[in-house]
Amino acid sequence: MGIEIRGVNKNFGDFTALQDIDLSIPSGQLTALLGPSGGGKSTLLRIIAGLESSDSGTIEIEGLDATGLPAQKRNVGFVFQHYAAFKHMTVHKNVAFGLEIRKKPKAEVNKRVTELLELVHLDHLAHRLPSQLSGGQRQRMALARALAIEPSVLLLDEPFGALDAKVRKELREWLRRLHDEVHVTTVFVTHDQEEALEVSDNLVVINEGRIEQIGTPDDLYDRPASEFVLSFLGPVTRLGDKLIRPHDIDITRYEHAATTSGRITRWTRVGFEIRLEVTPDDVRHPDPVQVTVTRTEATALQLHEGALVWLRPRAGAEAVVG
Ligand SMILES: Nc1ncnc2c1ncn2[C@@H]1O[C@H](COP(=O)(O)OP(=O)(O)OP(=O)(O)O)[C@@H](O)[C@H]1O
Repeated sequence: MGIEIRGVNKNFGDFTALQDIDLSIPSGQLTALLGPSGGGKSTLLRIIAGLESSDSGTIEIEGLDATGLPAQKRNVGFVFQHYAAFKHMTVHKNVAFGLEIRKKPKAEVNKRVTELLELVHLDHLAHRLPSQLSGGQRQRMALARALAIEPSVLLLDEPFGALDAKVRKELREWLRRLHDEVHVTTVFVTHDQEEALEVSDNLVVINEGRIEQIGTPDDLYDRPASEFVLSFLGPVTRLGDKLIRPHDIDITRYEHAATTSGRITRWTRVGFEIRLEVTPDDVRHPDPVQVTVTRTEATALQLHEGALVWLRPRAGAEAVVG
């Protein structure tokens, strides 16, 4: 069950937006479609929703063959980055809309809307107009509206993309908690790796119209299948002939076995982290190596610009592509 996508291809003219997509999205979980801009994430989401048709392939939603069905018959809830609310209707009315056009009894509509507004923590703002809400509150209203019709799947296309960093972070924590309560099969498009790693049960990395890798956040972060996935999911640097994450490098002031030596040529402090650039002595690998340490480590090791240091992969550093 969940969403079964088989053999989906999509071209716009002679441009291939999606190529041979086969994907099973598990029921009741939160799955992120992650990848760089233009990779095809939104196109795939729109094909699942029925807002775009594929050139070939099939889509099954919770056991229902949805391939030829129009969007309104697929029982999907959809939230976009810029949510189009009815400006002249209150928050309560906006959330009630989908139920009212389905001619549900008034008492049932009111009960459901009250429950949904409590769920998204907007019950105290039910009588406001959308223009009297903050951006984050508006997106929460959009989610309540999408959930009102009890969709079998919830599709979110960069729902927090237009909000500032602090509100985005709050909303993604809130979405995770909401999903833990509601358990509706949810597909979430984002190009932000931190958002995807923090929020989702499963990740699907999409690049240039193809699936690069599918797995849990831990699978992908620790065992990336390709250099692309490794570098897309977090910072990466070259140590000798290996690619490795900057915080997975062990740095010392004393020589030890199998190490690269060099001098600290740059020092940048970002919050609790110190980001170092070490220029290797090895002329075959002259590019600076990025190393991240905590402030405590930097103090304990008496690191400073110009210091001679030795580098090696930390024991157990898994995200290494040779
Ligand atoms: N209606 C269209 N006509 C022509 N090309 C399109 C159309 N819709 C999308 N594309 C192209 O298909 C590619 C994939 O677009 P899509 O929006 O799916 O990417 P995305 O991964 O969601 O990126 P973003 O994060 O920027 O939205 C892009 O190169 C885009 O220009």
